[in-house]
Amino acid sequence: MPTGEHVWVIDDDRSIRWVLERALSQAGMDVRSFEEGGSVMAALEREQPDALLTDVRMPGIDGIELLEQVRRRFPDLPVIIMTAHSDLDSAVAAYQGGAFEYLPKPFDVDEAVELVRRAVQHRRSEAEAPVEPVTEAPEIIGEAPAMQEVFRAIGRLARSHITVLINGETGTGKELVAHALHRHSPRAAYPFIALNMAAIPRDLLESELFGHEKGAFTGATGMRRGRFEQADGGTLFMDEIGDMPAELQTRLLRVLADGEFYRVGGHTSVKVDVRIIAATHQNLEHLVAEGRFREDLFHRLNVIRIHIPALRERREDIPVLARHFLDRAARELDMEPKVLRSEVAAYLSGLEWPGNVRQLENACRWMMVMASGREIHLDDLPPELMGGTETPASGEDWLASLRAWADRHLAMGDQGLLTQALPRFEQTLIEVALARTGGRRQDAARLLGWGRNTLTRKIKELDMDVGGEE
Ligand SMILES: Nc1ncnc2c1ncn2[C@@H]1O[C@H](COP(=O)(O)OP(=O)(O)OP(=O)(O)O)[C@@H](O)[C@H]1O
Repeated sequence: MPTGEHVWVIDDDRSIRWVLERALSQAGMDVRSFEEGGSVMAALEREQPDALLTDVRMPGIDGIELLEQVRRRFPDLPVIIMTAHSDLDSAVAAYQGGAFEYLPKPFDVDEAVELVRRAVQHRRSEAEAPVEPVTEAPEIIGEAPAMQEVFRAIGRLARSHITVLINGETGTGKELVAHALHRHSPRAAYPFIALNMAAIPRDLLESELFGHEKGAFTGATGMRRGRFEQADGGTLFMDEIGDMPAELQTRLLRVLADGEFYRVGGHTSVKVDVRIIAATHQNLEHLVAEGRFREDLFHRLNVIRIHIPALRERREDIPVLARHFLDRAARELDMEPKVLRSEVAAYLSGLEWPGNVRQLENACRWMMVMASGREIHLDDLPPELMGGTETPASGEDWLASLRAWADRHLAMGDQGLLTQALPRFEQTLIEVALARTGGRRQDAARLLGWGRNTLTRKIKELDMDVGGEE
């Protein structure tokens, strides 16, 4: 019984057309085939199917070109691209906008039918569903060209089920990007489950991922579903994949190949449909070369790679991000918004940010709470940022002493450490700067990175007894 779903298949390979025609018709769909892309656009002007399934490599107009034309003329028509993994990178790179689904070759016919069905359903539910407000999702901020690349990749990969590997230092926003990929995928209505391989003790990781049966080990008092099952239909984000123990890598590889697994201590296999997005701050190629990461697993995960640049490689984003985090902190804390003075924005833009965006986010929260005025001055910065562009190594000694000092006072039951520490911190720097300039405040202010008035105000506030000119 036809279900009214019209699907067009475009492939120059007769046997593929035949296989697909048969499988899709058997699934109740109405199929029309084309040998080449050239006649498809003209045919589309007369009628539109519910989905297009096209090969990439074809004589004349190829699949990506066809995709581009269809997107421009019929933006809502789902297009499924069939290609081998090895060709996908270049195909995706050649494609500059919108989104498509992807069917890896060689494919299983049931998988093909299922994908077509989902594409059609997705289109129908989109047409019926009210437009969702876009504001609820956490925003990804980025004006730097390197971030625009990342956004383009998210756009290109939207609607696809493809495995993605995200590379980037800690705190660069890997999870945020993974979430965006999920939200823009056909899986958006299903769960997004995140799991950090480095944060879970090795011996618990297996049951965390795959669950366990009752009695599988001491303490397993009931059956528990693992993250794979929780993510069924949706996306599993595996952070710090480079830290996955070798035996689990082997297991993961099998699960990815078979789409099924056994819970720890279980005898019945569990079938899941999960999209994997993996992330790491490490260089997986190096880990492979050193024999610490399975090469076959690496290739399985490394289908599409997104690199998120470190914050210091996109300094133009620092003031924009800081503004965003300050506004957010103000809303969360129900406080009046605060703004960075321009010299503070410039100073922040020059720092190294080893903790990347997360470090900046924390610094903004700190400044929101600690700055007394509406404007944030240089002396409102958290102490760990006061070291300027110093490398951590040269700043380590005094930070270690500071840490020991804080620890000692906390052990003695002291509270409000910052009210004790901040004035002493500032006083020390002021004294050193004044000593170096022979008491000249104008010069000392410059050395400290303050305006002269700020220095004078500070000297008064701290009730410092300094000689030299006013
Ligand atoms: N471009 C961005 N715009 C807005 N917020 C961001 C951006 N990048 C990161 N963040 C915020 O910074 C914090 C860290 O981001 P996230 O957890 O995604 O980083 P990560 O790379 O996954 O870190 P880790 O590797 O340490 O797990 C989060 O609170 C996130 O919302």
